[in-house]
Amino acid sequence: MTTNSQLTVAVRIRPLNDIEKQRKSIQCVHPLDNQEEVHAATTAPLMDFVVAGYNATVFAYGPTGSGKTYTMVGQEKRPGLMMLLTRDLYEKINPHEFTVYLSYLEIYNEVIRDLLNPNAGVLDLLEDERGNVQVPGLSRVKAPNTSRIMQILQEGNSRRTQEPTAANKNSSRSHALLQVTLYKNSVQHGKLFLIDLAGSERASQTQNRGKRLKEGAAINRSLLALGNVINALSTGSKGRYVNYRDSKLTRLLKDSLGGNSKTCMIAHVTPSSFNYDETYNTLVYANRAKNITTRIAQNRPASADQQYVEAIKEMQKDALRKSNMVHAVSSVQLSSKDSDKSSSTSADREPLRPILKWNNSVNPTKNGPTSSSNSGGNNRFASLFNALKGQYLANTEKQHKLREKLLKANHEAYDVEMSRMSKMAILTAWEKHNKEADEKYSDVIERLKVDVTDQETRLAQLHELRLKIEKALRKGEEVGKSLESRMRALAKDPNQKEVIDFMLKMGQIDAEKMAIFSDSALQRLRLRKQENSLQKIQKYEQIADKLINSDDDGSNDHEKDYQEYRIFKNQLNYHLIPLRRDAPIMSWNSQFLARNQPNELQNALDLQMSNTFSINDFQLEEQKKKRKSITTVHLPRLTNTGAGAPEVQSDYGTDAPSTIVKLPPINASPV
Ligand SMILES: Nc1ncnc2c1ncn2[C@@H]1O[C@H](COP(=O)(O)OP(=O)(O)OP(=O)(O)O)[C@@H](O)[C@H]1O
Repeated sequence: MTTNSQLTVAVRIRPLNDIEKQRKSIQCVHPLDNQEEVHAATTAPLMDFVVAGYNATVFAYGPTGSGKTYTMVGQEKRPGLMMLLTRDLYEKINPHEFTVYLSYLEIYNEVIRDLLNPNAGVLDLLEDERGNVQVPGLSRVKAPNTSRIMQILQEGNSRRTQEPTAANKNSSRSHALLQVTLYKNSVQHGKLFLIDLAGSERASQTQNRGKRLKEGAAINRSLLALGNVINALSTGSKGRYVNYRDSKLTRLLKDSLGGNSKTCMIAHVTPSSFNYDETYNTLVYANRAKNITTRIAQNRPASADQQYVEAIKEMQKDALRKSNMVHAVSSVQLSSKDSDKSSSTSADREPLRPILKWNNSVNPTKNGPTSSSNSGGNNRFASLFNALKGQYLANTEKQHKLREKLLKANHEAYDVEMSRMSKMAILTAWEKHNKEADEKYSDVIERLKVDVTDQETRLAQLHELRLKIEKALRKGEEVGKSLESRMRALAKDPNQKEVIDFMLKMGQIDAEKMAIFSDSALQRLRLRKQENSLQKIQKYEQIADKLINSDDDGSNDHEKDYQEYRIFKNQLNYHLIPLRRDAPIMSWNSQFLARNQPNELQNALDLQMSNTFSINDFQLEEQKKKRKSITTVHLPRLTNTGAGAPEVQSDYGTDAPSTIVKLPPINASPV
């Protein structure tokens, strides 16, 4: 069911603080409602939505020092909404029916970091073909009870970037996003986003300098993008253009503001007359946000897994019917046949024990499940089947996590390798053109060499990790196959067989989806590097145009432009490098899949193509032919690290040298 939902907006006013009181600030804003009542009417009802299978978002908005972190994160003795709402949610669900996972990230200076896994490095943000925003590699942690939730949140918060500023002695310098996801039958059911935004600040008022000033600029920039999105959405006019792409924050909030989420904004203001302007602006945005309407839909209609649920129900009914028969008709007979008399009557209450006993005495592959002559045997088949099914699903989940790890390692390896190749190209060209005499660049060259060595070490580690993950995946596949054949030997009716096929398909689809996702993540990374190069080249063209169109009267006015032009021209070779590399990349996940399940990969790639571009059959055939020539990039490539490294087989990594004056010039023509 899809319904329209208006954004809920609440305003929280913190008390005047000591500094404001000392400075004789006047309280110019007064609350009308009790804070608890506001919570009961705004954020509290969201939990029922999430349990019912919808997405919900709460975000705290407002200037620096107005109390956003106090509301969302809170303090040890006064936990904030992240803790309170997650706890509420936990109290509303049946823990045997649902599994709760937490993910926690921060966006600091436009860089995404995992607050629950500090080793994850810089994370990327990707959109799938349906526009769903994902952060590949973001860890998710099981939250089985409230004390574990508290512990996870404390760990995450301790890693968050906070610094003292003149406006707030514990100012959050990043946006923090906690994602609480509810899973039912291993399928995502509902999602709650809890967001503590960094506060907007006026440079004049915070007196920030250097790093703080740069952080402030990044914070303001992303909040400006958020303000623009709120403005565009609040007009409500059809066909309006909403630019989510201006910042990572707005891309991540896309669904919360303009998509499928029941959303509540808590605007924060201080009561102090010193912050009159910020308070006014915040209230203007809050007022606009009230007009935003989202369209909410249940994530998983009940019909989605109906086939599975019905098959399981049938099996349960069948097992129950047979077990009742056993008790009513032949309990004595059963116990006399059973070697362990003391436990025979508890067989149906504790399914695992009889399974193990039965397993020791009967070999299903030799006799076949139907060869058992009594209905107690049938019941045991059903119990064993269910136990094996549980093991199979747990194994599928484990395989999924391994594939996620492989994707993350591959992503990092690609980034590091591209950066390393780029640096190698610079070093090789430098040596070839014998520039040692130019002392000016010796520091840069030394630093590049150290970077390359560090990157090689990291690549070797990632290579090891890849081998380990692939080994574990192969083992998981063997376990899956053995469980499958045992289940097939036990499956007595079509429902059970259907359940096996269904579970098998689920595992295959997961592997295929992950391979496609991983391929496209790498393609996007490559495209980003190319975009970066294009920008540099455009800049070069602009400077050239400027010089061409200028009236050079011989004065020094143009010297700076000439200097900049010369530097760009010298470095044009570097910037052309990524543009020469446009072969599609096959990820480690795809390579693994191709080695293990060639047919499935073929189907997965076909699916990817038909989803990405809507093409006709003829075009699809053409693309299949073309795909035969896809280059498989085997990463990491640890060869060619010496002087004989290829000169221009390179690309820019995210940390490749970008400051124009730092790079040594290469005057050789592009190869
Ligand atoms: N409702 C409140 N009652 C009492 N104290 C509060 C309240 N709200 C905030 N404070 C106090 O005000 C100070 C600033 O609050 P907080 O750090 O939450 O602001 P913020 O909006 O998150 O700032 P920033 O954007 O710089 O991170 C803290 O010392 C906090 O304890």
